[in-house]
Amino acid sequence: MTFTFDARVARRDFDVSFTLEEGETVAVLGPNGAGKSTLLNLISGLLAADDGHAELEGASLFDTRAGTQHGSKPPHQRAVALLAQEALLFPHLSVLNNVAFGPRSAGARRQASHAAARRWLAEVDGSEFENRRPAQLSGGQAQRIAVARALAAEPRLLLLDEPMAALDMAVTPAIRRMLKRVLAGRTALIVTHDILDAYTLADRVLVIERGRVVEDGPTREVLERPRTAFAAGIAGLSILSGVRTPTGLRTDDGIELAVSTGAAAANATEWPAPDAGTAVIVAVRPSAVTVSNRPPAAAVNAIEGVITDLEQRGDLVRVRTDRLAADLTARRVAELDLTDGSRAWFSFDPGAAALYPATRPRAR
Ligand SMILES: Nc1ncnc2c1ncn2[C@@H]1O[C@H](COP(=O)(O)OP(=O)(O)OP(=O)(O)O)[C@@H](O)[C@H]1O
Repeated sequence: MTFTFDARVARRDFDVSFTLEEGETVAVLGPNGAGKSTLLNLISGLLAADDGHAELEGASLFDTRAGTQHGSKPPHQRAVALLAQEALLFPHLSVLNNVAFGPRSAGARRQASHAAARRWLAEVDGSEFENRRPAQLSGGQAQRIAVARALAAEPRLLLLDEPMAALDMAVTPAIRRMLKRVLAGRTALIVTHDILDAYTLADRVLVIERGRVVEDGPTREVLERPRTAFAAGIAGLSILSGVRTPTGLRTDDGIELAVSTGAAAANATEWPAPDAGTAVIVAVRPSAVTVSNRPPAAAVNAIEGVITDLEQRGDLVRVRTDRLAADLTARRVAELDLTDGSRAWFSFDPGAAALYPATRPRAR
C-alpha cells in the first residue's frame, strides 16, 4: 500500500479511511459540503485531524496515536502536492522560475532546477511560455504551468482539487488530455464533479457523503452499478432498491419488476445473478424509459410517478420523478402535457435494466 489514510474531525462530522495503491489515480466525488476539501486539507497538512493517522510510502504524515514525537509533519515535508482550481502561480516570477521553485527549494542549483523546469514544461506543452509572467497567460495556460510546478517538486502523491472547474469549457478537453498523460502511473487523488474526468483519469472512484465514504470501487463499477443516489445521479441513472425475486425484484415500496439477467440482456451483470431474497438494486437509463398518460397495456414494468423536474438537455428533455427519469423529445413532453407535479406512467423493458447486489463485492 502506497498511501494509508484514516482520520476524524468531529466539528466537521468527518470520518474517512481508505488506501491507495502505487500509481493509482482515484477520483473523489461527492455533493457540496461532503468533506472533499476537508480530505485534501488533512492530507496536505492544512488541517489537523482530531484523531487518526496517514502514511505515504512508509513515512508518517500525521499520527495521533504516536504521541508528540511522531506528530504532524509540516506541509512542505509531506511529499504531497496540491493543485487548486486556480493556478495560484507566483505573480512576480517568470513561468520558468515558477516551475523551478520546487527543485530550488529542495536544494537544486539554478542550472539543474531550470533543466528540470524545462522538462516539466515540455511535459505539459508549456515550453513556449517559459519567459512569460503569470499575468500574460490564459486560464488554461496558467493551469498547465501549475501542473508542471506541482510535478517539478516530485511529489509522491498529487492532489487535484477540481483542476478544470475554473477553466473555459473550450480548453478543458486539452487540459484533460494533458492530465491523462501526466497522471498515468502516478499516485493521485482528483476531486471532481465531472463524470468524464472520472472515466478519463481515474482507475477508481470514492464517493463521499456527509463526511463518510459511501462508495469505493473501480470507476466503471461505481458509475455503471451505483449503490447511492449521488453516484446514480452523477452517472445519469435511475436506481431502485428492493429484494431479488425469481423474475427480477420487488422494490422497497412493493412494486414487482421483471429484469432479464441472462447473457442476452442489454446490461447483463458480470457476476452470477443474485439469489432470490438478497437485497438488490436495479439501474435504468433515462433513454430506455417510455412515458405515457395511462398504464401501458403491454408493458411489464410500469411505475406511476409524480414529475418533480423537467430539464432541457440538448434536443431532449429529462423528465424526473422521485423514482424513474426519462429522456423525451420536447414534442412528446408537450403531447403528454407533462409539467411539474403532474402524474404519468414510466415503463421500461426487462432487458434494458441492470440488476446487481446492493452491497459491492470488496475490490481488494
Ligand atoms: N473552515 C471551516 N470551518 C468549519 N467547518 C467547515 C469549514 N470548512 C468546511 N466546513 C464544514 O465541513 C464539512 C465539509 O466541508 P468541505 O468543504 O470539506 O466539503 P466539500 O465536499 O469540499 O464541499 P464543496 O464541494 O462544496 O467544495 C461541511 O459541513 C462544511 O460546512
